[in-house]
Amino acid sequence: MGGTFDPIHHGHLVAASEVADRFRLDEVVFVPTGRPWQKEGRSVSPAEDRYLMTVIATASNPRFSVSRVDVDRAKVTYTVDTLRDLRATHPDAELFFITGADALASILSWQDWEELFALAKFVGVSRPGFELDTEHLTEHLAQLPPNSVTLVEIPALAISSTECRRRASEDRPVWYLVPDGVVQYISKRNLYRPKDVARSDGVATMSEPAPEKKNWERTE
Ligand SMILES: Nc1ncnc2c1ncn2[C@@H]1O[C@H](COP(=O)(O)OP(=O)(O)OP(=O)(O)O)[C@@H](O)[C@H]1O
Ligand SMILES: O=C(O)c1ccc[n+]([C@@H]2O[C@H](COP(=O)([O-])O)[C@@H](O)[C@H]2O)c1
Repeated sequence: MGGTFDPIHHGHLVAASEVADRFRLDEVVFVPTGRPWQKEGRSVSPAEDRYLMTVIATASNPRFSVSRVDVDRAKVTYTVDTLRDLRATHPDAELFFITGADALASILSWQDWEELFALAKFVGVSRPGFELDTEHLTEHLAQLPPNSVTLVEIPALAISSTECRRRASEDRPVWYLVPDGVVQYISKRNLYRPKDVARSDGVATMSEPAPEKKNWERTE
């Protein structure tokens, strides 16, 4: 499953778990993007933070693992490269690429998209606001090779990384939207906060104010 995972949340984890169950997968490999080119206009957290949050979120599931292939590649992240690298490390595996219906709806804009379907089967999961039976998605998928994509209805979790970042930036809770360890990592690394906002738990994040000048101090 590829994603920017900024941060990883329970919508991602439920999608992976449901698809693993439906297709009897031995393993789900989470692949955080290195440089997600379609998100380049906005600020994305360092790849290492997104990678570590993904490791924390998946650690308790023996069938989940995390790959560094995209994080370690210097150039922008294209799924065609992700799949070629995973094919090289898993030569005998049947590969499935798990993605949300929203991402699937723009797959024709992906780099070398015609080559993707020889490398993996694609699984598109439902997501609140991006249902599977829309005319737009049906028309879009009709342009892909037959049987290259399977659509899967999953329990609807209206969670997005955007909303998690917004909450964290406003000092509102992200508990239960993301795994506990990810809440703690966000707090520890002070992710998503405007630089000059103080935390309600009393930990200072403001830059120190300039020391007050006493009128007996001379500057020259
Ligand atoms: N709540 C969800 N339910 C199902 N699929 C999801 C959900 N959230 C994300 N996905 C899918 O997971 C993949 C990775 O998503 P991504 O890391 O971009 O998260 P996001 O929540 O969409 O992020 P952002 O809000 O920053 O755009 C995408 O294919 C996306 O469609
Ligand atoms: O290959 C591409 O050109 C491409 C363009 C946009 C998104 N993707 C992949 O789609 C997955 C979800 O991406 P995102 O940006 O929604 O987090 C992730 O694995 C990306 O690398 C891939």
